[in-house]
Amino acid sequence: MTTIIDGKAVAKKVNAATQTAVAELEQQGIKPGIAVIIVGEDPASQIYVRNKNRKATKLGMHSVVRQLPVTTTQAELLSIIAEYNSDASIHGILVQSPLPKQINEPLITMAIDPKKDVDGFHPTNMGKLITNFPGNYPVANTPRGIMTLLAEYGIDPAGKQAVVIGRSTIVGKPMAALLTNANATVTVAHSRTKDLKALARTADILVVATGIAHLITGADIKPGATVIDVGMDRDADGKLVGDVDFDSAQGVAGFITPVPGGVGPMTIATLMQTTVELAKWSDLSE
Ligand SMILES: NC(=O)C1=CN([C@@H]2O[C@H](COP(=O)(O)OP(=O)(O)OC[C@H]3O[C@@H](n4cnc5c(N)ncnc54)[C@H](OP(=O)(O)O)[C@@H]3O)[C@@H](O)[C@H]2O)C=CC1
Ligand SMILES: Nc1nc(=O)c2c([nH]1)NC[C@@H]1CN(c3ccc(C(=O)N[C@@H](CCC(=O)O)C(=O)O)cc3)C=[N+]21
Ligand SMILES: [Mg+2]
Repeated sequence: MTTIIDGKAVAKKVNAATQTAVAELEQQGIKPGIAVIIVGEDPASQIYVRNKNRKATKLGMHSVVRQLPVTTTQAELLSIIAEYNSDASIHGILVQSPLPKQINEPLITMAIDPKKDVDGFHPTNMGKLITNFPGNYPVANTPRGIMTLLAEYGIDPAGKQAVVIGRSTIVGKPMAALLTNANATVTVAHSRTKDLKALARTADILVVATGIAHLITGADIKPGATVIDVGMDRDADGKLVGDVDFDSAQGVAGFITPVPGGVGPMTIATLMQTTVELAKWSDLSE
């Protein structure tokens, strides 16, 4: 029997807690604020940004969307980041990926104040994650949301074999760090990995984040394994599908996240959670 992990339901729970936290902060005169900067007109990005803005507003936060033309220069983007870095009404800054070619993405990531780095991509915050540093700092929302899903379904990574397919800054690397910190034995796979499918079959927890539709099928899954599908891909008919072939995986996996309705809603909910935390932490003296 395969349990379908209901990301929408867990996201609802997380959002309810966020709403409460926003109300508490209001008592202290703080309204959590997020600024999302989007360069160009990538259609998928437009959808995500709209979803984030809607959710933030609904939860009672201050939300700013800054749409910039695809021709924006590195210097212009840096000056807009500097503006939000010194804007006390903004606690979280997110620069939507992908960025046009003239923009140096790592340098943009570095320019965001680590205390306002709502994606958790700044090397300071990534470094803290890797070293399992104590204290408060933002962690990449997609992998963090996945850890929330695992906890909600009583899946403890400790002692388990985890395989993460994908090594991006946004998903694969922070996912591997979180699972390692949670005492899983983690293998990270990527496009140069040999015999990927045999490796996938060793996983008790399999996280797939490649952007390749239906890369993993039921035959590549250990019976009873937990399968987390991060992919947001289009099939031949333009339908939204994941990196895992859901139909063949069902009946083999113990737990599986659907696309849509799995990891995606958790990413947004966790982003809102992180924004509120940044607002809270900004008020703590250190
Ligand atoms: N649901 C959500 O909230 C989110 C969904 N996504 C989705 O997740 C997917 C991955 O996103 P992201 O991490 O940003 O993507 P990237 O393109 O940055 O990274 C993809 C990774 O997959 C690896 N890869 C590519 N092809 C293969 C292959 N054939 N076999 C094994 N590994 C392969 C790449 O290897 P190499 O490093 O060697 O190139 C790379 O490490 C996309 O579909 C994206 O849309 C992303 C973020 C959030
Ligand atoms: N700096 C930055 N941070 C990000 O976190 C970031 C980014 N750039 N660039 C793009 C990816 C992708 N991403 C998603 C967000 C929401 C859904 C989402 O809401 N998905 C829903 C609905 C999908 C739909 O219906 O289209 C679902 O899976 O059910 C998916 C993917 C965040 N990303
Ligand atoms: Mg999903």
